[in-house]
Amino acid sequence: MDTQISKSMQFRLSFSLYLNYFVHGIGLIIIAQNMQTLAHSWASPITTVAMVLSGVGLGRFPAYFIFGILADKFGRKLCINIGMFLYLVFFVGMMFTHNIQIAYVLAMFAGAANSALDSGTYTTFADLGGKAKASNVLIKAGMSIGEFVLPLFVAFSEQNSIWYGWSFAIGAAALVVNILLLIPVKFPAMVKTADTGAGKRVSISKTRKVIATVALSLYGYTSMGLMILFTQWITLYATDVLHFTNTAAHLLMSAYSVGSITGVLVIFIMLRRGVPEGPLLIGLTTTALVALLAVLIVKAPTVSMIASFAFGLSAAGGGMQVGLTMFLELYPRIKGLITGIFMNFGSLATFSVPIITGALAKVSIASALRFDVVIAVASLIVVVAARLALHQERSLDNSRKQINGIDRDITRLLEDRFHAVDTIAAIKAESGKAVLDEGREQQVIARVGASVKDEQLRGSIQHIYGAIMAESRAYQSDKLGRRSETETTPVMPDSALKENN
Ligand SMILES: O=C(O)C(=O)C[C@]1(C(=O)O)C=C[C@@H](O)C=C1
Repeated sequence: MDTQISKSMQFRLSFSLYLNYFVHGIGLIIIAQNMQTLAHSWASPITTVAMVLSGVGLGRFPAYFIFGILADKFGRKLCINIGMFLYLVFFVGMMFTHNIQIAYVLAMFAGAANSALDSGTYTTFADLGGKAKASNVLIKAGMSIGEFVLPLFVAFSEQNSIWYGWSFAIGAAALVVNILLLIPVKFPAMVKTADTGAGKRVSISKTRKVIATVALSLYGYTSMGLMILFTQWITLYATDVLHFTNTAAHLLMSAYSVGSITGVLVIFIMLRRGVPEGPLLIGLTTTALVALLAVLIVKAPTVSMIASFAFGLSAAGGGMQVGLTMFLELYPRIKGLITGIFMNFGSLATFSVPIITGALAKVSIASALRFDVVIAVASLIVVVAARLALHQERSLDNSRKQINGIDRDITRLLEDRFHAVDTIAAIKAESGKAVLDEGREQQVIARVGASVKDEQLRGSIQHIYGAIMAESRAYQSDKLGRRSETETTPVMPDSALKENN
């Protein structure tokens, strides 16, 4: 893949992009991890501090639209720089502010930073032409490492009476380093080719498509809500309800993030082994629900640790990304818009969950965490609905329906191809050139061969191209009234076939 930047530059770029997500992992949980200290510093009750978290959702929401456009117009690097700068303001501001209104605005900055980083990063990886699954996994791993390290640091700080501001300073310092690292790094050229809808093809009825669309949009909310509610309340639940020591309480959060890193690997391997996405999401959501119930019902330290790990694995291992992939397969031609819609359902969760749970926490911390059971059940309902809507029985009829859809697309593309040949025919008529250009045909066959991913299919597809170009010649000759000039048998250069096999 020609990305116009060297391998070492690609490495430096990827490193910085993942480092940003390490910082983002810290940013995601830092307010919740310091909730009690911040309540003291801001002279506000914990339930009000929890509400500040809703600012993150509020900041994310409009920002996805703005940064999506900016990333395409002015480049990915600008968005990433803005994202890092906004996060820096958040971390530094939070270290020093004693005012809850300012804290709310800073939380909005963090939300906007999240959108800016996402808009610049996912697009950069797409431009690099790397394997989307691999880069998504590493982005998620970066976040999980941040979510793992921070609670350990906070627990250490609390034990040793170290100022809470230092935990924010870690994020700020990592950002300053990364801003400097990124200055000389070159980004790949933006790839703006139209999406031809590569990927699995889904051909289902309108009603099923509507159900799947609603279900997957809602999953954007439930998958995000399920995760963030747990990260926001588990530490307080552990100290207040389970009567854990502060250190043990922070360790639950670290168990969750180790679970989430493990989950990323597990999901990655499962998808590679061909486990279908629908049943995978149902399995993950059920596990998350069971783990949550274990934390809420059993109330024993070891069980809470194991359950937090299991919850991280199942709720935060990348199920959300799997849901998004299913959604994108349903609408392969409008991937940008679908990503925006899905992410914004996530933003709605980031905004509303802290408000709802903040209110519930006034009754009891346990009821705030219990609300996650409601979200888990809702999540289970939507993934089952999506699976039922998208599932197709293995049958002759269904496969043929799928082929009909593919044939429709191929026909449209073939028509476009023949129309493009019209101009060539006209130019050849003017210049008196022969219709047949063997060199060009060899080139086309070689290029097609190189772009076929499944090796077993390479020869067949190259043969089809031989036939297409033979027809293309016949078509041109008919147009030019030179039919006798043309052989309608394919040139089919075996040499090209050999070159590519
Ligand atoms: O590129 C050309 O010169 C064409 O006429 C188009 C085309 C094709 O269909 O791709 C058809 C006939 C030529 O032998 C080579 C290629």
